[in-house]
Amino acid sequence: MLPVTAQRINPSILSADFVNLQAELEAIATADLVHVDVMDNHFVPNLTMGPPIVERIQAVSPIPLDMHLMITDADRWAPGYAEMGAYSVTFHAEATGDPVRLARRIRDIGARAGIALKPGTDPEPYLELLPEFDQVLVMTVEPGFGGQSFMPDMMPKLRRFAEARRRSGLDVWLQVDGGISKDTIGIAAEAGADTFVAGSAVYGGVPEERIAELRRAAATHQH
Ligand SMILES: O=C(CO)C(O)[C@H](O)COP(=O)(O)O
Repeated sequence: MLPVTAQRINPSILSADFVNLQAELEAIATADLVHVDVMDNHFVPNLTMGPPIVERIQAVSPIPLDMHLMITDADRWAPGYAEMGAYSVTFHAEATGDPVRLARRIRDIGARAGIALKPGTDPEPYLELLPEFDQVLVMTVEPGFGGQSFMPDMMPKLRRFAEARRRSGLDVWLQVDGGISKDTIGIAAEAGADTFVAGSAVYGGVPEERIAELRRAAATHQH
């Protein structure tokens, strides 16, 4: 069971030392979820991991898995991560012809269903679909690599989802990913984000201290 917090910090293991993954997972035990980036070198120009490695992460991680699938064939692969026991499975809007159908499959298996939008994707078609999702991921960099700069021009998109959530009365998590640090997290929190993915900001120092620092910075800018 996740601790009930208004805001969540989800470290991205893309910035971890993959040779020492178990220790790197234990180092972020004070975070809410571990963000796991699956990339296929088609949807994004980078390649990370697939089911066999994620299965091992699921087995040893002290905190639940927040899967982010940056893959073209989301319909084929997403349900498998839910079956593995991931807490949430987020696929890209640009990677499926039927996001509602896929979200329902993920939910039926028992995971939270998330939809992610690249920076160039129009939020409009998804605003009315909020009841179909447990979380929305607004990318604040072009997906593919850690260590990029936060895009403040994504805040209007985030605000639109925050407004749609307010209207709906639903507890849909609004997640941001890319360039989140103690200096940028407040901007995203003010725009309505409640779930923050951070790779380099967490693993670039002592993870436990960095997580606490991000929590403090987010809390002072709560929506
Ligand atoms: O999805 C991602 C990139 O596509 C990431 O989760 C990325 O690891 C974030 O890293 P950083 O916090 O260093 O920007």
